[in-house]
Parts: sequence; structure tokens; C-alpha cells
Amino acid sequence: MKEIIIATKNQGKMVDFKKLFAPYQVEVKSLLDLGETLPDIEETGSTFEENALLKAKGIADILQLPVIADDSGLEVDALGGDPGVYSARYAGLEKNDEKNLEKVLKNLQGIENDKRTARFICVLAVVEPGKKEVLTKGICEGRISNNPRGENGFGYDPIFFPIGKDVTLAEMSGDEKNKISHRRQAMHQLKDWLKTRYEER
Ligand SMILES: O=c1[nH]c(=O)c2ncn([C@@H]3O[C@H](COP(=O)(O)OP(=O)(O)OP(=O)(O)O)[C@@H](O)[C@H]3O)c2[nH]1
Ligand SMILES: [Mg+2]
Repeated sequence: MKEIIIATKNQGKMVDFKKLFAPYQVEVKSLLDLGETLPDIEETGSTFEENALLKAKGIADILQLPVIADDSGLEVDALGGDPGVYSARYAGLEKNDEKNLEKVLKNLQGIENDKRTARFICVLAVVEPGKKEVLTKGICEGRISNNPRGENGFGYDPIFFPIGKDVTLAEMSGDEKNKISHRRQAMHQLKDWLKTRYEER
């Protein structure tokens, strides 16, 4: 079977991607599945697009294979769009989902529900050696809860109510999240690219 490499070390993203790629005959592998030691690509960009391209190009150049990278994050209006591209490092460099979401809740203390609007953004970059790169962007609008709720998902899922729902993303099943998520919407825009390369199941 064909393989596609996702230039990520985030296992939560991979759970989403495995489901999102399920309709296609392709095996998805993350950097954690590749035995070799690949360098960490520094996310020095100031936009999701720049960082997604840095990650995809960095790995595609080394492996000389098609690579997809995902740069994503949470934008909270009352925090001026933070944590944004710094979502993974919001509470410090050592990446801790729980500390990150606690920091968002703390910074939103006293803010009324209707002012807690936010959105998840996911930018996907597809880089194939010798071909023009493809970028897609998915957005999931919603609101930040007052307390963490639910055990599923990862990252900020326990504090995010998607618009029109009264459960957080972490209270939804993986399949439910994948119907509405930012990652799903970015993947949907890659449909034509995917169909030219992989048979449907
Ligand atoms: O609750 C969430 N549900 C999601 O669906 C989601 N997607 C992204 N995020 C958060 O946004 C940052 C991404 O940063 P990011 O793109 O740099 O990824 P990362 O550093 O974790 O892995 P890598 O892909 O760079 O290796 C991280 O803090 C993630 O927790 C999410 N949180
Ligand atoms: Mg990262």
C-alpha cells in the first residue's frame, strides 16, 4: 500500500488523521513511526502557513518523499487572538496540554460567556519533491468553557464548545469531532489532491 508521511510528533493529531484518511487506500505514518532520527524543525514562522510549510519542506527535503504537515492552534478573541501560533508553547517550552488550557482559563477569568468566542485553525501543507506545494486551511468556530469537560481528544479540546453544541470537543467521540473539526475542513479541501493519488476504499 502507498504511504504518506505526516510531519508531526503529536499523537493526538495522528488519531484524527488516521480516521480522516480511512476512506483512502494509504497508510499514514508520523515522524514517531519512522525509526530514523529526524531533526526537530523549528517553528520560527509568524503564521500557521509559514510553520506548516517549514515542517513539511524540512522533512520532505530529507526523505525525498511526499509529506503533509499540520500547523494548528486556538485563537481566543478576548486574548487578542492568543495563543495562536504559540498554542503548543503557551505555558512554556516543555509542551503541556493541561498547563496550556489552564492558562487560557486563567486569562479568561471574569469574562462573560458571550465574550469567550474562539476558533481552532488548522493549516495543512503538502510538499512533494519537485512539485508545487499545496496549502489548505480549516476553521472551527466556537467558545471557551468555564471549566475543562470530557476525556476525549487532546490539547484544548476539553475547553472548546464548537458553535451550536453544548458539549466540548473532548465530550464528543472521535468520529463526531472529525465531522466538524478544523482538521476535517482542511482535509476536505485536499480532497482533489487525495483522489488523484490514492484509491478510495
Ligand atoms: O484541543 C485541540 N484540538 C485540536 O484538534 C487541536 N489541534 C491543534 N491543537 C493545539 O494547537 C497546538 C498545535 O501546535 P503545532 O501545530 O505546533 O503542533 P505540535 O507542536 O503539537 O505537533 P507538531 O505537529 O508540530 O509536531 C497544540 O497545542 C495543540 O494542542 C489542538 N488542540
Ligand atoms: Mg509544533
